[in-house]
Amino acid sequence: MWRRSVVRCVKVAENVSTLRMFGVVASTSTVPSPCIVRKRGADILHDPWFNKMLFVNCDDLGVILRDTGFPLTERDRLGLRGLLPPRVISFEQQYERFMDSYRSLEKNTAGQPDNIVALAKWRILNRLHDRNETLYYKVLIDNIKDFAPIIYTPTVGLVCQNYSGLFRRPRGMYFSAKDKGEMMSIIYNWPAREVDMVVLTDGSRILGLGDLGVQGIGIPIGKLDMYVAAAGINPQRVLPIMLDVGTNNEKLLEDRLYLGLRERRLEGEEYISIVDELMEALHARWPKAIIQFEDFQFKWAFETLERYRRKYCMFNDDIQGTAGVALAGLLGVVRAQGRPISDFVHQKIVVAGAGSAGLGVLKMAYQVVSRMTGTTANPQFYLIDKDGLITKQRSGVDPSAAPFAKAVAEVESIGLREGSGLLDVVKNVKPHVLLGLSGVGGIFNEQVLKAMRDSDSPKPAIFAMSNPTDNAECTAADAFKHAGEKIVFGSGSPFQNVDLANGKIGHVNQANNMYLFPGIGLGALLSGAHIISDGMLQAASECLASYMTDEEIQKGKFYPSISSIRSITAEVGAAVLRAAVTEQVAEGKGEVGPKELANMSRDETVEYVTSNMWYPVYSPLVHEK
Ligand SMILES: NC(=O)C1=CN([C@@H]2O[C@H](COP(=O)(O)OP(=O)(O)OC[C@H]3O[C@@H](n4cnc5c(N)ncnc54)[C@H](O)[C@@H]3O)[C@@H](O)[C@H]2O)C=CC1
Ligand SMILES: CC(=O)C(=O)O
Ligand SMILES: [Mg+2]
Repeated sequence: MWRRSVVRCVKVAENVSTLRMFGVVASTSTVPSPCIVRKRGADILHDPWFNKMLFVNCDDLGVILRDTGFPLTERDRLGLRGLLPPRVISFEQQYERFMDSYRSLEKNTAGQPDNIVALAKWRILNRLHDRNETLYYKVLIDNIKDFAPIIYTPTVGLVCQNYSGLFRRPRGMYFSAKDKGEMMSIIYNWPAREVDMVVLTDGSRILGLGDLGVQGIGIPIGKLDMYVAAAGINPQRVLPIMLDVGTNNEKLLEDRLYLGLRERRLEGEEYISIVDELMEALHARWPKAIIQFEDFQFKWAFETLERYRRKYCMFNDDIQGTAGVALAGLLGVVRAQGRPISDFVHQKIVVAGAGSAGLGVLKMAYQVVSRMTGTTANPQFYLIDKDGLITKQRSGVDPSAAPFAKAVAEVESIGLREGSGLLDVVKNVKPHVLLGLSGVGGIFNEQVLKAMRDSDSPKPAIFAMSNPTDNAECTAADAFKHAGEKIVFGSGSPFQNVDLANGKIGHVNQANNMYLFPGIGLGALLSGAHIISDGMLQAASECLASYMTDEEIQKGKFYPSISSIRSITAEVGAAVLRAAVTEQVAEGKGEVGPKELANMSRDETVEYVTSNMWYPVYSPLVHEK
């Protein structure tokens, strides 16, 4: 029965693995499942989902590679005979040929400015992405440590900034203020019947780069690439969306080449009614899809989260994903100090940045302290924004920041006041943790870092989490140089480990929400949850926090290497799924209902999640009308 309902290869693979788990399919076949296509002939060659040609036209290298991976029998089946040169090479050979060309590019561009090299690397990968998705994802997954900095932060920021110039072909869907009233029909223009994951942005706060309008589409694309690489979401079932409601970026408004609406952003009711309409359209066509809000400016981030989180299966990555990753790091810091986790309640934490990300972190940290103490907590959290330390004396504090505004008497008792600057706060508080989510590069300057030497912690923690690299609050090298070798360090974008010149290495953690959002999305998807609850998010964070061994923690390693992102994502996905079951929001997916999910042990859940991850192989293509 299930075979006849198959639409695409994913579905086959998914059903096989699911049914196998429950004993419906007996044997484990090594033959890739067939992939049903509704196209024939040249149309297949032009479709990156099914194309098996390697075509690398690399201007930066001056070479053109062309190879075809369509076997002869398949050429017969699909009407490809005569449309291709005769030689057939394997997927593995194509992979090697691409990697050779990539390595040549690296060699040929050595010594050129970093931005030029980064964009050249992005272009060669992007061309492969546009032509042959299977090979692209094989290359990405197998080299995620090297390629994440290109398809994700920091290079994705550069790509967004230069998007109008780099634009060759659209990817994802674009909705604009002009589409009001028509989104319900426009959504049906998307060619895939099934969508599992949507990442949506309005481009208003792209990394720490501000309002980039329509150019922000690079972020949902990069995030979804991470979904495929880390969570094994099938690339045919992901959908990046740009909601273009204008831009307030003066440079873009004046730029004749800008591809978005050259008008100011919609505000108030006009804005929210457009987001409402898009959410309704998405839910109508794909009621089970998970929707991730990404890089929305502060004034809409919390509001949209509150508006939709009980109605749709959605989350805000900057608020909730970041919070979970940061919290896992903060708990790691306590372990690194050799203290029990319960000591978290005594940690002094200074957060620079009172926006979506900073407040998300404090909110989650506050919940943990409250749970640990069993009371309404008054933790030692100090919040700083562009106007300095936030106290109850501040007028016009945003409601989401208000719970973290310090009592004036409390800060005066340690020589601080409303609006005290970062340096004074660090000097007087002597925090265990200094955490930056301000988007402002370099604010953890030499003086601030030197002040961290007087921290009350034996292992002061510095997290410069803003992206991309130039917006990090400090570099890794400066942190170890000025704050000393005892520190533990994390950054949002990758830095090299630091050679401390005494045989020791200063370890750099990449404190980035990429360690959680793929698992949150995958766990929610497989659970069939109708919402993403606090319990599911908390489970994700706890899973990440407990992933590292004590030995690793002692070495200052709080997050796994990105090379093992698939295994951590499987664990996180399973933790999220189990929490959804416990909280009775799981409705199951496909043949696996909530009862079956509830009967799985922890290990079986991890196995179930892992077996549902897509991995790129050339499936035999079978034509069906
Ligand atoms: N590593 C990660 O996983 C993540 C990193 N981020 C990064 O965090 C940064 C901020 O993101 P959002 O909170 O969404 O932005 P936001 O715009 O909502 O908030 C920025 C906050 O920083 C404050 N600020 C500005 N200048 C400051 C200064 N000199 N000192 C202290 N605070 C200052 C602002 O007043 C505001 O409260 C971005 O660079 C983003 O890339 C965001 C999400 C995840
Ligand atoms: C990592 C991320 O989501 C950000 O910088 O906005
Ligand atoms: Mg973000």
